[in-house]
Amino acid sequence: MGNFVLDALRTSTLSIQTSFHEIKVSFGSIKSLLVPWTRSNSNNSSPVISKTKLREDIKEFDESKVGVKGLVDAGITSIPRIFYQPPENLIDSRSLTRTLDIPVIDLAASDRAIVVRQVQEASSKFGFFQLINHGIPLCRMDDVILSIKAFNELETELKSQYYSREGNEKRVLYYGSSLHLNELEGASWNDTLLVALGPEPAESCYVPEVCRMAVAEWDEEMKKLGGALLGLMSEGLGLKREALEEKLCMDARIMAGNYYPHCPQPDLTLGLKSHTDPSIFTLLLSNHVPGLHVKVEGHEWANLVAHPGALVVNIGDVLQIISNDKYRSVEHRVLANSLQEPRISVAVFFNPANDADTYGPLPEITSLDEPARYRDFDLLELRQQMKKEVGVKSLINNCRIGPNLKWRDWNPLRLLQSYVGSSQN
Ligand SMILES: O=C(O)CCC(=O)C(=O)O
Ligand SMILES: [Fe+2]
Repeated sequence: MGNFVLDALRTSTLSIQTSFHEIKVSFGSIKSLLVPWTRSNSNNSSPVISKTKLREDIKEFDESKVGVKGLVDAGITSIPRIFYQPPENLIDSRSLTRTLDIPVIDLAASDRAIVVRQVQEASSKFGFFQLINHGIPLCRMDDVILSIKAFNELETELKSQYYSREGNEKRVLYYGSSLHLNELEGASWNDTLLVALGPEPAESCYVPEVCRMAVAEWDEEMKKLGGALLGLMSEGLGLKREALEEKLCMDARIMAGNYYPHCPQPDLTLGLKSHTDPSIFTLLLSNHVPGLHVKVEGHEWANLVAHPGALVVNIGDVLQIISNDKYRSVEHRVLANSLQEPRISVAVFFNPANDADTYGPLPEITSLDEPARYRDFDLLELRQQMKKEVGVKSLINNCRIGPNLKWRDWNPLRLLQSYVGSSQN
């Protein structure tokens, strides 16, 4: 075993026993991991560290299965270099004081036409909005947050039995540290538990017992609310209520339980790197610890603070494509948590599930005047995209019709459908 985890942990001896292996950690100097690199001097120099060493450190951290929570528990006061973000990813202090007011949509409002219009406006202008009076009892929300907290705060040896960045043999579950861990340009300061909720839900024995019940109950709520929301989004595009549901079949839901423990050097890293969700849309619940940062109007970052009890909705890349840019997926990230209390969030990603189908701008909303801006993609391509590291608008950029699109990517059927659609209007 190399020295990275050994180096990162400083003061006493930690012995972590798992059913897989034993990690004995005794402590050496962390000096070699630390470089004088703060926000104030981050513009001119980044630490010099070889890619090979970074790879070794990433591997060693991964194999230790302790997650960032394990590093914090061991009392580190400096973050290991694998978490250093390149200067362009670091937080500009002005953005810390900027707050974004996203639309608040009351789902109990009696006039459906007004709610449809609000959803349509919010989805096209902001890509983010929050739902109140959504019908989910507060105790359910508390339960799922507390259960994700309880899982992450299990004894390391118990929790690390679930550690798998590949998913288990049924590929239904992932628990690991930082989705970006394999990237060389800076891992994120969080641990994540991913659970497949559909179409074939994770076999319950694979879901940690401490959160099994709460996750199953949360999924029941998500199915109802997600279906209702998709109906509103459908009508917002001028389609019948069921149109998006019929096309997309939202059975392929995935839940991410994100845990952002205290970070001793929040200026140097991020809780979650900037990305757009490659989903249809995402329903996000979080505890009261702030951290969600959203890119406003494509350039400035601002804090998104949700109302207590509200659920945040964000449009994903799939819906931006399907709606031919009428709805927008917006870049977001999470700041590294400077507070002692952990930030906890539960994101449910609604993904398309019709295996045999292809997806692209809906013919009903394209025409000769508004031709399809994207080529079609299928679920294989979407899954490959999701398996890659999380990126900003990756699917959107891959599918956008532009100078780089090769002729074989054009779908003549779609062009024909656009034409027929427009001549019928
Ligand atoms: O933790 C959050 O607030 C955001 C999480 C997120 O963006 C994600 O899981 O895709
Ligand atoms: Fe996200």
